[in-house]
Amino acid sequence: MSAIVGVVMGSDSDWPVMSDAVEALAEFDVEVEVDVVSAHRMPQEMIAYGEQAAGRGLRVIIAGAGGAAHLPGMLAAVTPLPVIGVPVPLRHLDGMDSLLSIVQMPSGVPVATVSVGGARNAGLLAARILGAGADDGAAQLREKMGQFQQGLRETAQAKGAKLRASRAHRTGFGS
Ligand SMILES: Nc1c(C(=O)O)ncn1[C@@H]1O[C@H](COP(=O)(O)O)[C@@H](O)[C@H]1O
Repeated sequence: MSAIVGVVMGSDSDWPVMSDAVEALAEFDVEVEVDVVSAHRMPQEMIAYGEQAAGRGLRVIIAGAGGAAHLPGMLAAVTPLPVIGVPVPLRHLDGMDSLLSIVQMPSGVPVATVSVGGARNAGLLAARILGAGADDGAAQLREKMGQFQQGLRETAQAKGAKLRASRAHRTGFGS
């Protein structure tokens, strides 16, 4: 099967963050492709990637970058596909710079921005976008997402039960 999600990043130094998106999509058996595409350093290739993405069969693009992170917005400018932007934190400014670069898009060119370093949520959001379709594959993804959400619920319930139990065992002053 060919890739339906493109996970791209401004540099291979973003991979430790961006690999979380790939892992999340693997949990949903979604085929991805991974590459380095930089708006600043390889603008012609970046434009070609965005322009050709839909025609090559991609349905969602996840783009991560740090610092002056123009990659997600520039890809959104040249593709009709949904683009999810991941602000990658660098050594200075804690990712606030990339967050603001990605999220503050002008009207007409949307980028769905996740939290700083939130590549896992980017992968999960891509799975939800694919799962919103009307075909059988989308229905299967929705089913899997429901199971995933049930797992989250059970984990949260177990945390509550553990906390309540630890409180119940306390005795004496301050309990
Ligand atoms: N923000 C961008 C873009 C872009 O937006 O086109 N291209 C590279 N970068 C970012 O530069 C940082 C440092 O890159 P290097 O580690 O290669 O020096 C990375 O976080 C990358 O995403």
